[in-house]
Amino acid sequence: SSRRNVTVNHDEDSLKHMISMGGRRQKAVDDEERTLIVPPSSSGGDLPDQDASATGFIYVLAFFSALGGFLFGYDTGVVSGAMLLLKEEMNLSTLWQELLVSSTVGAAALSALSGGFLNGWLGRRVCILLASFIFAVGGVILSAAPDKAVLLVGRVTVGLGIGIASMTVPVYIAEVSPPNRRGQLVTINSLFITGGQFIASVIDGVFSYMGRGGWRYMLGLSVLPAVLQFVGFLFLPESPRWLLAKGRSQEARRALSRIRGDRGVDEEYAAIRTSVEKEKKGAGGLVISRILSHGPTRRALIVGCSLQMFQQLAGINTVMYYSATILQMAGVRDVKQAIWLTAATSATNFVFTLVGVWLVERVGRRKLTLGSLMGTGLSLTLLAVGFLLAAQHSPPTTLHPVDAQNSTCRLYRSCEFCMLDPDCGFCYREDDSRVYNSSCVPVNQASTDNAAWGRCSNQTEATASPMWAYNYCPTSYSWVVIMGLILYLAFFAPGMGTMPWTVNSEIYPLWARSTGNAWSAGVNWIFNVLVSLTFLHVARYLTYYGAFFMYTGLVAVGLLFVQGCLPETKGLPLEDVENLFAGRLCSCGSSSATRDVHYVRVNGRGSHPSDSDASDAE
Ligand SMILES: O[C@H]1[C@H](O)[C@@H](O)[C@H](O)[C@@H](O)[C@H]1O
Repeated sequence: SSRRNVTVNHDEDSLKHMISMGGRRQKAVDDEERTLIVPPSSSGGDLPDQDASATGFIYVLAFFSALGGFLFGYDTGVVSGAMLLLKEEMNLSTLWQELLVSSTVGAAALSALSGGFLNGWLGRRVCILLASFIFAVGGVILSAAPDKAVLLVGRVTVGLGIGIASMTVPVYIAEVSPPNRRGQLVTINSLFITGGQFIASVIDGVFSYMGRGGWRYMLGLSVLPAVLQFVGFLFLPESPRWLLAKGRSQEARRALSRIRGDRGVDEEYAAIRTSVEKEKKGAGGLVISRILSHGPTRRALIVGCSLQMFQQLAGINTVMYYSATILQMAGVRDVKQAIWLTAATSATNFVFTLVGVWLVERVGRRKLTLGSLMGTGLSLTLLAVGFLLAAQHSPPTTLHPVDAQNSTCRLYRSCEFCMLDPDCGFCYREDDSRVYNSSCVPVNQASTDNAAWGRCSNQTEATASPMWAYNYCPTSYSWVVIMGLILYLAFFAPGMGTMPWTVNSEIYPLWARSTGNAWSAGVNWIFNVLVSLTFLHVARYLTYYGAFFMYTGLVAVGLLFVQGCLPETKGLPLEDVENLFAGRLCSCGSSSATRDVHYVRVNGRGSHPSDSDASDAE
């Protein structure tokens, strides 16, 4: 308790000085001063007390902003269930199905990239209003769509909303948050993303019983949170940092007082103002070229974009989009059951994101990311081993029916090879989990639920008819795969699922912030498309276990990168974060001084955040 109550008469300068000192000397100082430094907690592991109304308001801000994350999650998640109904009703080819899924992600990539410019020009608040408006329009188009072309227009529209929201929301939350809560508040946005994916899977489950037209509700319900966010943001303030950068100082001051409640804001306001003025002098030219020609921001951008790239390369969206296939492999045959188990998968993702929100201010960004990557790598290995065992014990084909079309299917000797060919499926009978009378036959091009001809061409619920497996094989190693899947989500969600967004919101100076976030979010979406679109092809060439071993390898590279290059940003005012990138790229693994700086209480209060940077994209 003595530690808790010490009031240190440090001013901000001595804090900055401490932060910027490097090497062993700093370590010695750190050790000596550790008793004087108050950890970011007022009682054990809790966060410091603050003016209650200000704390309440900041959560209201975070909630309405994070609705953008919810819509991001909802619209990327809902489509898989909607597709099951749509493909029947609109007779969609595989190409159209892929188009309807990927067009959203592709549009998100483009709009995230242009979001940087919009953010600098219009401000964070207007961009969030714009995103929610686009979401609402997209939802209306989707729910009323008379044909697949209009559906495509709707999917592209919501993609445009997702892109802007995905880069603006973390920036806005980071800019309005006090430094000691910033990580947690930004991570709430990630919680809303996985929450949106979870709710989407539940809605998919519920409306799948409705049959015809159910997809209209699935896709259209996103209008509700979009309208809620739009109306909410009409009453919420703009980011004071952006206002100051635009020279609207009166408004900036008013916004800051509103956000901080009764607390005096003079010090914080002055600090932002000074830094804005300082930065204005060096302004001019395209922001991205300024970022690239300025060492610290260039290094921050490399770290930010790489984190987003590794997030996607770890394969999260193959797991999210193909979990139904993975679960089928594990023996789940019934479509309804598969839908509900998919909901269980996204629930796991959601629950473990909550763990991330809880941990981020306690263990810090760096440790959380490192731990998450290690666990993710191990669970991917387990998944791969599960698929490997399944492949090695894959049932052979015992029947080789004469094929009038002379397809390659009948040449495959086991289910494993048959399944990896997208033109073929496995038709078999089973008793006591023993597979017999099995054959590999062409799939019906109009619906993968049936074979093109023969015993499996007319699948009914009747138990007498043989079983049809497309994209998977019957196996008794499903439990290994399911365990791998659950562990994967449990490790991925709290760190790799959240930290790339959180870290990006805080590593750039103000003038580079919206552009930096636009580029890193763009990288995220581009790799999302790449990984999810190539999964089935990769699986075909490398097999399933090969694909998962490949993701393991990519995670290992990511681990080395994070170990060497990701500095700790926990508790630092936004202006001090830039100092972390002053040194060589990837030297942070060795300089512990900059990683472990705790938040110092100034005169018994939390010290004030400030920002050393200025005007945004002009
Ligand atoms: O942070 C999110 C989250 O992990 C989601 O589950 C995933 O689908 C997204 O691609 C990712 O950006």
